[in-house]
Amino acid sequence: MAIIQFHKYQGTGNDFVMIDNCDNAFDKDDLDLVSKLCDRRFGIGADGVILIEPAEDVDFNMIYFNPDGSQSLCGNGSRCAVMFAKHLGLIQNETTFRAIDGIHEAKISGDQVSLLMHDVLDFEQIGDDFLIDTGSPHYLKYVTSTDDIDPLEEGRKVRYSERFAAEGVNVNFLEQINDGALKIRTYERGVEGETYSCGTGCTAAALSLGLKSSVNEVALKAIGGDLRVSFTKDGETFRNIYLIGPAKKVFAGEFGI
Ligand SMILES: N[C@H](CCC[C@H](N)C(=O)O)C(=O)O
Repeated sequence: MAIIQFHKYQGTGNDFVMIDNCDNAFDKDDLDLVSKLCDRRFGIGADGVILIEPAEDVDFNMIYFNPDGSQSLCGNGSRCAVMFAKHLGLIQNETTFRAIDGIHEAKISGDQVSLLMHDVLDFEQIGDDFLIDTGSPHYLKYVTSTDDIDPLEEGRKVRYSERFAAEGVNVNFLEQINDGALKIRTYERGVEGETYSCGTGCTAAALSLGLKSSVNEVALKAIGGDLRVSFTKDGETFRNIYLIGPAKKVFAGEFGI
């Protein structure tokens, strides 16, 4: 039996199996293994698997897998990857690393990780809803109360609609609390269920509020905890977008395959 050494991290309840793959021992084509690691009954249990790999031109590369094996940018996962890279001794409190959408900078302060997201240059308005790609595609719908909706049922309607069935989309339900704060619940593509928070979703939600008002910093209240997003709005372009929140180690272990 082969043994996989892993760490479990979570960022506001969005949780990940983290693997130091610097020896390239993990078979990236074994998507059944990815699903098994994420399985909350027969595996470790997580919203995704993250591999940390060496890089020539940055501190490290991170590869994110959804439980279904698909890959995308994961905001909370990136923040956890930065904290894990520090644990591995690859970085101190500042880093430049590569994710699926390119190179990112990040900074650690205590248990908080501030992640610089890529500029967002376009968006789509669909009725009162928004479609914004922050490294992963997000559909955003403002509702009266996020407590009164069923993100699974309502999220599936959008995610499996004719327009999004093939590529998928993450679906976020937003309740405005005040000028600079939103409650958010997210149905995540690739998890095909609600997660306790979604970093790229919180980022998209904050930008949608920036389109509706003059705020440039938004507090996001997710089930799993609070995140902050700050940005500079230049016309309808967003730059200097930071996703800020906690990233914590839960435990380390071994998984036999
Ligand atoms: N499931 C998402 C990627 C992970 C997003 C979320 N966990 C985050 O923190 O950004 C997708 O396939 O687009």
